[in-house]
Amino acid sequence: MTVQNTDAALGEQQPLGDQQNATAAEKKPKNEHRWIWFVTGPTACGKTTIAKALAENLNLTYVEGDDPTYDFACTLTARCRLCTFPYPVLRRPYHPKANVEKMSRGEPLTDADRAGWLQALAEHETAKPPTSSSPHLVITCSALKRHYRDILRLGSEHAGDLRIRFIFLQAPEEVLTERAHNRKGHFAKENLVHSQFTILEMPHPTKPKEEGGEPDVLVVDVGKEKGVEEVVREVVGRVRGVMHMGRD
Ligand SMILES: Nc1ncnc2c1ncn2[C@@H]1O[C@H](COP(=O)(O)OP(=O)(O)O)[C@@H](O)[C@H]1O
Ligand SMILES: O=C(O)[C@H](O)[C@@H](O)[C@H](O)[C@H](O)COP(=O)(O)O
Repeated sequence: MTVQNTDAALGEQQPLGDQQNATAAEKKPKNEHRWIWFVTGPTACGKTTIAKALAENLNLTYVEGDDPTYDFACTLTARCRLCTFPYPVLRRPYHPKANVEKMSRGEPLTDADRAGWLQALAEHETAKPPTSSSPHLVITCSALKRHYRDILRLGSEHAGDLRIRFIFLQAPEEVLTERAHNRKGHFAKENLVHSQFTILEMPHPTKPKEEGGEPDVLVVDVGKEKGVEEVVREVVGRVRGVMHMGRD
């Protein structure tokens, strides 16, 4: 399958969990869809850099998935069980302070540490950003394991107009160790990189689903020979293509 064909399939597929029977929401005109792009991969792969550029280029709303102070205008009608603030404005810590402190010490998070963070991200997929911002989101989130990505896919089961897609930024461990080493002023240092590769479950978009394939993931090479500008150009082009195909 060529890159173009893979991306075509990415744009046209039904949301996961709802592929057999299209609901009324599924039959809505495609231009009513909201898109959520998760920019994923191990620490220092370029999630923040690429997600910000993608948001800027395509006028999407940028959300830092690790940001413990992100404000979100929530349009859900029921109180979210994880929220401590009343609607309509939520101040939600995605990664609790304890997680950030742990990672700052170079200690890998456990599944249990990540559970609340992933759940919060999944629940907030259905919250619309303020009307002054684009309803389409770009969210950074490492999403290292298949199970984590599956949690993030759940949002589309609760809001049929959502199209949730992933961009996985792929580079060898030694490249990311070097980028983490050179990065200044970030809590995640190079001593976190190896543990992230140890648990990483690489998505395989071209494998059939019954063999564990994840066709809603766009894999982008961000290795040594690919500079930021080149990666941004590729990501913007492919995302624009998928959103356009999904809107026809
Ligand atoms: N394609 C790239 N080539 C070279 N350096 C990059 C590239 N993408 C990101 N960087 C740099 O690598 C570091 C990590 O990027 P960052 O966006 O903070 O990653 P993440 O959010 O995944 O941890 C930053 O210093 C950034 O400027
Ligand atoms: O699941 C995790 O272990 C974290 O989410 C981790 O993957 C993330 O990478 C850190 O929060 C560092 O932040 P950056 O990814 O922005 O470096």
